[in-house]
Amino acid sequence: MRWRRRPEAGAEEPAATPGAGIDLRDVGHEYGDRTVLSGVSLTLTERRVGVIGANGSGKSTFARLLNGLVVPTSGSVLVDGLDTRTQVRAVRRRVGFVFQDPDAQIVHPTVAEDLAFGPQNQGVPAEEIARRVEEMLDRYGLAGHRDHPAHLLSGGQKQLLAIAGVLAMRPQRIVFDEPTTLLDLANTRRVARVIDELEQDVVVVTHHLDLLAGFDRVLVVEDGRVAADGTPAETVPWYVARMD
Ligand SMILES: Nc1ncnc2c1ncn2[C@@H]1O[C@H](COP(=O)(O)OP(=O)(O)OP(=O)(O)O)[C@@H](O)[C@H]1O
Repeated sequence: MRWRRRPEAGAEEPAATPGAGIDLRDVGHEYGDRTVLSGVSLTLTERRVGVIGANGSGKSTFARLLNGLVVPTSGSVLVDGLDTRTQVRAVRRRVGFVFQDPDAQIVHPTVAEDLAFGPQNQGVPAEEIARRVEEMLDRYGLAGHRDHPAHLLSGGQKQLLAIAGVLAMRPQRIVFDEPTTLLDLANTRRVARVIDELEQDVVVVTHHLDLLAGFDRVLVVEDGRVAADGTPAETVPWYVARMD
């Protein structure tokens, strides 16, 4: 399958402000008549941001707002000055997204084809795509599986493939939505290490609180609001105490 490029509202690639971060301005979101986020105003500039909170508190919705997968019903989200409502294509080039379930992300039959898919969509030249695919296969121990059906990989390998597929598009930031929830302990640790070693800025939504050691900032989402915002040392014990 090939995607045809659709011109965005506003047409030309808009001018960004590199380094401005992700700016949420009085953001609210509703599904039908149900409010799942409201009054969220904050700017993310840190290298590593964690997002925690109870089931149904609005974390996934928050994560999806950051690269335009979800558009806010009120307020706005700007990524390096680019509005996710009107400049989604440019936003997605900057912010990659890794889903909880890698099967939601793997679209091509073989591992190598899947890795090539994102950069192909971006119009990256074939030689450069081949180089990136090799790099990702090597880096994530998938070289032996290059021509294997992606759906036959183990759960841990699939999650690595999903991460590698996003990295092949060279985003500056990556949002992870519960990337270890479906993994066993060994693969959870492996994916945690992979996230830890990334040079990109990351936002990680997780119920695995130990993933957040060493993070710069952790947000606690509660009933659609950011109820706490600080270092892991400040917010994680606060959250754990709230759960007691
Ligand atoms: N597409 C949708 N349509 C309608 N309601 C939705 C949709 N997506 C999420 N919701 C509802 O919005 C609320 C917040 O969901 P969200 O997935 O953002 O929470 P979460 O904190 O990520 O939860 P979890 O930890 O269980 O993944 C939930 O009540 C959920 O049922």
